[in-house]
Amino acid sequence: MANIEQAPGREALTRARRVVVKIGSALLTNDGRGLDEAAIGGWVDQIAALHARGIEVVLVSSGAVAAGMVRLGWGARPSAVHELQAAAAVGQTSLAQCYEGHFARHGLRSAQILLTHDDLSNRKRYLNARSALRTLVSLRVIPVINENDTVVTDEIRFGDNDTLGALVANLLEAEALVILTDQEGLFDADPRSNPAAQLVLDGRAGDPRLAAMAGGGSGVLGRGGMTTKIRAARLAARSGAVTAIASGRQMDVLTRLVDGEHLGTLLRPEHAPLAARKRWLAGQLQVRGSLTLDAGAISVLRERGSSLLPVGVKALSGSFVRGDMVVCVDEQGERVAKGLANYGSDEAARILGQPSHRIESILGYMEAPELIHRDNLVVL
Ligand SMILES: Nc1ncnc2c1ncn2[C@@H]1O[C@H](COP(=O)(O)OP(=O)(O)O)[C@@H](O)[C@H]1O
Ligand SMILES: N[C@@H](CCC(=O)OP(=O)(O)O)C(=O)O
Repeated sequence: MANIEQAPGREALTRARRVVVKIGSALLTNDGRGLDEAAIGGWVDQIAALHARGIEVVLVSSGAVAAGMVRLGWGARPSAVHELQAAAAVGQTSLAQCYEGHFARHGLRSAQILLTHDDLSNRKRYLNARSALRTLVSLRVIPVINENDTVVTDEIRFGDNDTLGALVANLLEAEALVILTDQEGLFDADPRSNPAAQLVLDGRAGDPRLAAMAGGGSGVLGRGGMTTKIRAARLAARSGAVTAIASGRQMDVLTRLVDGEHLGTLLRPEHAPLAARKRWLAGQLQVRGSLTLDAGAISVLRERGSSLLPVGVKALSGSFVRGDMVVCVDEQGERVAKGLANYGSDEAARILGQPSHRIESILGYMEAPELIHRDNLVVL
C-alpha cells in the first residue's frame, strides 16, 4: 500500500519532537530599555516545560543589538555597520547570560551558537554546524542561536532572524518553527496601520497571496516585519516543518500551541516531512561523485533505511569533499540512492570495503562511522 502521508496541520505541533522557537527583537526588549528579563524568564519556563515532556527545543533569539545599544547608552539604533557590530558584541553577552541564568533555574544548560550565512551555505560547514547542534540537543542542552552580527557585512547578513530560524529548522529537520513576535500572528494587513485587519488563522506556506498581506516593514526594533516571517514559513516547509506565528506576550503561548490550542497563524507545508526532506535533498546539490554498492548494502538501504557504511562500498569515482552530494549505484550502474558524503573521495577510497572500527587506524581519525548517514541519504 502506498504510504500516504498527509501534509501536517495543527496536530504537527502537538506531535512535534523537535521545535525551533524564534523570539524576535520586537518582543525581547523593554520599550528600548534593554532586555525584558522577566519576559525572557517566562519563555524559558515554557521551554523548560516542553523539555520536560521530551520535546527538543532549539532557540533562535534576537536582541543583541537592542541590548547592546542600551548598555552603550545609545538612544537610537545606529546605521553604521561597525556600530551595529559593536552593539551586537556588547549585547550578545548579556543575552547569553540572561538565558543561561534562567535555564539554570530549571537545572538546564544553554549554549550560545553564532552563525553566519556561510556556515549554512557551505556544505562542509553545514555538516559541521549540524553535527554540533545535534550533539548539543542529544546532551539535552538548549542551543541559543543568533546571527554572528560582529563578523557579517551587509552583503552576507541574514539581517532578520526569521530566515535564520527557518534554515535551522531545515538543518535539524525540526517538525515545527514557532515564531514569537509582538503581534497575535499574521493579519490580512498590517494591524499597526489598519485597525480592522483580521488575523489569518491558517494557510499554506507557499500561498502567493500571503506576501501581499505583509506591509509596512518591521517595527522600530525588529528587522524583517511579516515579509520575512512568510518567507521563513516557505523555507521551513521545504523540509516539511509547519510554522506558527504567534504573540510572545500571550500567556503560556508555547505550551498552549504544543497542546493544540488554535493561537496565532499556522502556515502548513505542501508536503509531509519525509517527502519534503527527500525533495529538498535530492534537488539541492550537484552530484560530485559515485559510489558502487554491494548487494548487501543496497538491501539494508532499501529495506531498513540504514546508513551507508564503508564496508558496503566496492568502488568510487569522481572527486568530492566531505559534505558533497554523491550518487550510489549498483554493480550494473543503476542509481540506488543519493546522499551527502561524510568523507572526501581521497579518504573514502582508503576505507572502502573496511569495517567502520578500522577507519581510525587507516585515516588516523574518524569523522563518523558511516560514509553517508541515513538522515542525509535519499533512496531513489
Ligand atoms: N500583515 C501583517 N500582520 C501582522 N504584522 C504585520 C503585518 N504586516 C506588517 N506587520 C508588522 O510586522 C511587525 C513584526 O515584525 P518585526 O518588527 O520584524 O518583529 P520581530 O522582531 O518579532 O521579528 C509587527 O509589529 C507589524 O507592525
Ligand atoms: N541578530 C540581530 C537580530 C536581528 C533582528 O532583530 O531580527 P528579527 O528579530 O527577525 O526582527 C540581533 O541580535 O540584534
